[in-house]
Amino acid sequence: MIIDVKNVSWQRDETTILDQINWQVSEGEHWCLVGLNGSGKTSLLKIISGYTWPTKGEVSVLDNLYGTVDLREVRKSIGWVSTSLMSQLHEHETAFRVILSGREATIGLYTAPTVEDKQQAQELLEMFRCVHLKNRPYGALSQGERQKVLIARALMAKPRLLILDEPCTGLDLLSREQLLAMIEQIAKQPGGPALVYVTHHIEEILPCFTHTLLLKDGKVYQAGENDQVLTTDELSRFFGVSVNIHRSQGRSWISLGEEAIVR
Ligand SMILES: Nc1ncnc2c1ncn2[C@@H]1O[C@H](COP(=O)(O)OP(=O)(O)OP(=O)(O)O)[C@@H](O)[C@H]1O
Repeated sequence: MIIDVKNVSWQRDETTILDQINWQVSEGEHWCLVGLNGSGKTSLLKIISGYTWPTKGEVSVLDNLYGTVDLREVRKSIGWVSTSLMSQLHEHETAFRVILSGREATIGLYTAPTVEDKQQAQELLEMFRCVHLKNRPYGALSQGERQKVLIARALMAKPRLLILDEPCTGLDLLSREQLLAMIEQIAKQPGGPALVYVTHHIEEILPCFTHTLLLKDGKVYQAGENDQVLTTDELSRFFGVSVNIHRSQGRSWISLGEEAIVR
């Protein structure tokens, strides 16, 4: 089992932020996590990565039951790419060195990379068609290029679980599609990590994602296979507004229902 969250609740200052969450991710599945702002997505991911301890419930990741294992060891198998990570990295470092730093998940490179490390980083650059970015300072990269480099950096540690936290934020249409194509490639790679993809946008849910969890007000609103979850009825109830779902290219495209459009 990749993720096994049982009856997890998290309270802060008498407010229940996560309420009896149950979520199981099995080997071979790739999940999307969808929720409105403040629904508890980041809080749940922090619990899964062992940075926050739940008030109640049981968490097991990659068959490691939290509370019985060294979390630092478990975290080595979990990659997490987020915008907060993006702002922590050193702008003057080259893209190549940023990718190499993923080996030990450090901000900056503190030990000399081995020949194998360099080869792996080069392969990642090639796989994601980013070789031309190799020697550019990270600070000079576009938002889309930075995201690609960050994902390549996370893959350096060969994680078994990779969390992609709203990677398409701030990307134009073409950059978004290029990044999504890269994510699809990771999902299809034999022996690659299980993906958890966080988004506000239904149309970013690629065909390679098998399941979706809808989180609302700290509760699991719905979780299951995409065919069951990404329906007009389910999503209209979830967003609290009438929406239409149109399927094309294996993806679901959402628009507001006629009666919901504010004119
Ligand atoms: N350390 C904390 N102390 C108190 N409240 C917190 C803490 N962390 C998160 N919250 C609150 O919990 C709620 C859920 O926050 P969280 O960041 O998990 O939501 P989110 O779904 O990731 O939102 P977004 O999509 O905006 O990133 C918010 O109301 C937030 O203010």
